[in-house]
Amino acid sequence: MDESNNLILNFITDDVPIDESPSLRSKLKHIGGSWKNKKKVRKLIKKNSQVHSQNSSIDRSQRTNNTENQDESIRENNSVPGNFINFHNINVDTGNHLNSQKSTYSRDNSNTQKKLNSKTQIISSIFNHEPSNGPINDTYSFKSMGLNSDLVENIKNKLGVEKPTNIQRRAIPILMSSISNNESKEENFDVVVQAETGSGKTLTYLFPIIHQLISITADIQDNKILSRSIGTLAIILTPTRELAIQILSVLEALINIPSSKQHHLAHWIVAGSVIGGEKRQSEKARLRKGINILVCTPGRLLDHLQNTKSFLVENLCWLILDEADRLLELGFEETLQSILKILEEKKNGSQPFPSTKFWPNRRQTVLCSATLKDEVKRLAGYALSNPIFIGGKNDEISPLGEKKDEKSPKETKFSTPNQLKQTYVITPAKLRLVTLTAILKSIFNVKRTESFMNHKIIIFMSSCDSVDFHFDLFTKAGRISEELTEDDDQSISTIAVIPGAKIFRLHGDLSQNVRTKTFNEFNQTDSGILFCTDVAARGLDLPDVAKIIQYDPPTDLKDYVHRVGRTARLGKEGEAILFLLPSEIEYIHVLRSQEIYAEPVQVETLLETLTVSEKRNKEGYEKIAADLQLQFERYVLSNSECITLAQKAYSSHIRSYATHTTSEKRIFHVKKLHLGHVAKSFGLRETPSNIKNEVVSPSNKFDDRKNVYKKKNIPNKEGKCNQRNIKKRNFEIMNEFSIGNYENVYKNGICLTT
Ligand SMILES: Nc1ncnc2c1ncn2[C@@H]1O[C@H](COP(=O)(O)OP(=O)(O)OP(=O)(O)O)[C@@H](O)[C@H]1O
Repeated sequence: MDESNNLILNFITDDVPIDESPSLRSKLKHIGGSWKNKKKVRKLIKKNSQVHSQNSSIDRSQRTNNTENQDESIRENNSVPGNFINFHNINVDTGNHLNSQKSTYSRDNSNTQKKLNSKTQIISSIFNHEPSNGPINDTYSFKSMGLNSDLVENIKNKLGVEKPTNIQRRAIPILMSSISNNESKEENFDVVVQAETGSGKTLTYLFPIIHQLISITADIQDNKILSRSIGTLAIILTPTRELAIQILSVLEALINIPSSKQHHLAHWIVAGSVIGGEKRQSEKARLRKGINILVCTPGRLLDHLQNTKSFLVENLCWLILDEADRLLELGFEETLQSILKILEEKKNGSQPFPSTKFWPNRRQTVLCSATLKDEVKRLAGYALSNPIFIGGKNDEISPLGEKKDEKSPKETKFSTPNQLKQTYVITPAKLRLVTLTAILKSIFNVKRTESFMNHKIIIFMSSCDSVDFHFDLFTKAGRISEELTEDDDQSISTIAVIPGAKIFRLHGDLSQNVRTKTFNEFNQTDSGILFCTDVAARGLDLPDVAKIIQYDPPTDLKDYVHRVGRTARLGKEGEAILFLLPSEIEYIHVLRSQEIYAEPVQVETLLETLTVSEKRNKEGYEKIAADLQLQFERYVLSNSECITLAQKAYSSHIRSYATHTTSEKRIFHVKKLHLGHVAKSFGLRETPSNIKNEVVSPSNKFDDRKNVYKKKNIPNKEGKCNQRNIKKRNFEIMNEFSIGNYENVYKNGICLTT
C-alpha cells in the first residue's frame, strides 16, 4: 500500500477563538451565503465557544505537552472543542478544503508550512488509529451544554452516557440555541448533521427535543393542561423498520424520567411508532390517543397523513430525517415530498401555549447521516430554511450553500472511524465460498471458553435470495464432526458448517415478526453470524459486532461506509473485510478517492487457516478447500429444494450485480463475470442456462408504459429506454432493501438490467 496515503497532516493554531480566526473568516467568506446567515453562524459559534471556555485552559496545557509528544498531540487535536481551529481540512491560504484527515502529505506541505504564521505548530504522523467516534474524555459534559440535569442523570443511569462525543459537543449547543433564542425569529434555522457511523447522532437530535419539552413543562405553571392529545410534536423518519424500533427504545429510555423527581418533568410525553407490518387500525387508534414523538417509516407516515383524520400534526415542531440521504434516494423521495407538502398545508400558525416562550416559532428540520452529499442541496432548495451544516470531525460548521458555486457537503469526503481496521481480499469467484468459510472457521475455531464470546459477525450480501441460500447452507451443510462432546446440541452441531455458531438472517422479504425477532436475538447474543442485505446497513446499533464481511461489494459507495459502520462504534475497535473479484480490483481506487484505505489480505493466507481450523495440518489447504467445496456441492445437489435455493440465489446475485451505479459499471459489469465460477460459489456445478440468457440479453427490457417484462425493448421518442422510470418502479415495488429478490423480479415483471 502506498505509504503516503496514510500520512496525516495536523495543524494546530494558537488559542484563537474560532469567530476571530482569520482562516475561519476566510472560510466563511469563501463559502458565501447571505450576510445574515454568516452573522448567525458566527454568533452561534461564538456562543458555543463561551460554553467551552472553561475547558480552554485544559486544552492549552494539553497542547503544550503535545510539543513533547507529537503522536499524543494528534489525539488531543482531534478532541479540540469548537473554539479552536483544527486545520485538518482547511487550506489556510485559500479556504479550500484539503483532502481530509488522512490526506496525502503532498509537496504542497512545505509551502503551506511557510505560509502558516510563526505561532502555528505543524505535526505530521503516518498512522492514526485513535478512536474518532467515541466520547471525549475531558471536563466537558452534557450538563455544561445546558441540558436539563434530570435528563442528563437519567441518561447516565439508563444508558451509561456521560461524556459527549465530538458531534454531540458540536451540534447539541447549536440545536439548543434555536430553543433559547426562539424569541428572535432570525435565529430560526434548519440543521444538517454529518458525522461518522457510531458517533451518537441519535442522542444528538433527541436530547434537544426532550430538553425543550421539559423546559415547556416546567415553564407552564399549571402544566396539567399539557397532555398527549395535543398531537404529534416531533416526527423522526427512518428508512427501515428496525432502525425505527431502535430509536423508539432509546427515546423511551430518555423520556421515562423517574417519577420521584419533584415535577415529574416529562409526565405527559408519549412516544410511539408507526412502521408498517402492523394492522393499520391499531396504529390509527394509537394516533388518535396522541403520540407526541413519533418514529416512523415514510410510506406508513404518508398513509396516515392522508387517511387518518385523527392524526394531528398541526403543532409539529421538529421533523428529523435520520439517514436522510437514503430517505432522499429514488423511491423514497417522492413520498418525502408528499409528506412535506401535507405537513406544510396542515401547519398551524399560532402558538398553542402563549404563556411559554419556549414553544418553537416554527418547525425545525434536522437531517442526519454519515453520508450526506448532493441530496442535501436538493432538499435545501425546497424544504430547508437557513440550513447550517455541522460536520463531526473538523471545524465544519457553516451555512449550507445557497448559491450554485458555493461549497457544500458534496465536497466533504465520507469518513470511516479511525480505529476501524479495513482489509480486502481478491478472490476468484470459484474460491469465494470456501474463502468465506475459512474466515468464519478461523474466527470460531476457539474452544468454547470465554474467548468464544463476542464473535459477532455480520455478512453483507446483495440479495435476499443469496442471504436465504447461505443461511440454509451454513445451517445445514456441515459434516458430522467426530469431535462432538456429549454436551453439544446434536441437532445443531452435527449439521452446522461452523459448529457452535448461531446463524441468523435478516432481509426485507422476511415477515416483520421474523425480522424483529432476529434483530432482537442478534442484538442480545454474544456470538453469532448474521447473513443480511443492506436492510441492516443503516443506523442499526448492534452491540459488540467484531467483524463486518462484505461478501458482495455494495452497489453504492455510501453503503460501504454504513456497512462497515456496524462495527467500531463509539470508539470501540472493529474489523471489516471486503471481497473483490480480480476484475474488480479498481474498486480499491474508488475507495481511496474517498480516503477510505483498506489493506490487502492474500486469499492463500485466509485459506491456509483451514489447516488449523480443520485440524488437518499435514494436508495442503488446496485439498481441504476442495473437500469443502465438494461438501457444499453435494449438499446443494442433495435435494430439489436446495437446488432451487441455489439457483434463485445465483440468479438474484447476477441481477443485483447489474444494479451498480453507472459510474462503477466499468468495474462491476455482468459481462466481466465468469458465470460458471459464480455458479460454483453457489454450490452449483453448472450455470443455470435460462438465467444466463435472461440476464445478459440486451433485448430483455421493461415496458414502462404497460408495466410488463418484455422481450423486445420499446424505445421512447428519443429512442431510449426510460431507465429512470424502470429504476424508480423497482425501488417502489421492492420492500425497503429487498433488491435482487428473484420472486419479486418475476412476480412484478421488473427488469433490473440497466
Ligand atoms: N456520549 C455517549 N457516551 C456513551 N455512549 C453513547 C454516547 N452517545 C451515544 N452513545 C451510544 O453509542 C451508540 C451509537 O450511537 P448512534 O446509534 O446514535 O450512532 P450513529 O452516529 O447514529 O450511528 P449510525 O451512523 O451508524 O446510525 C448507541 O449505543 C448510543 O447509545
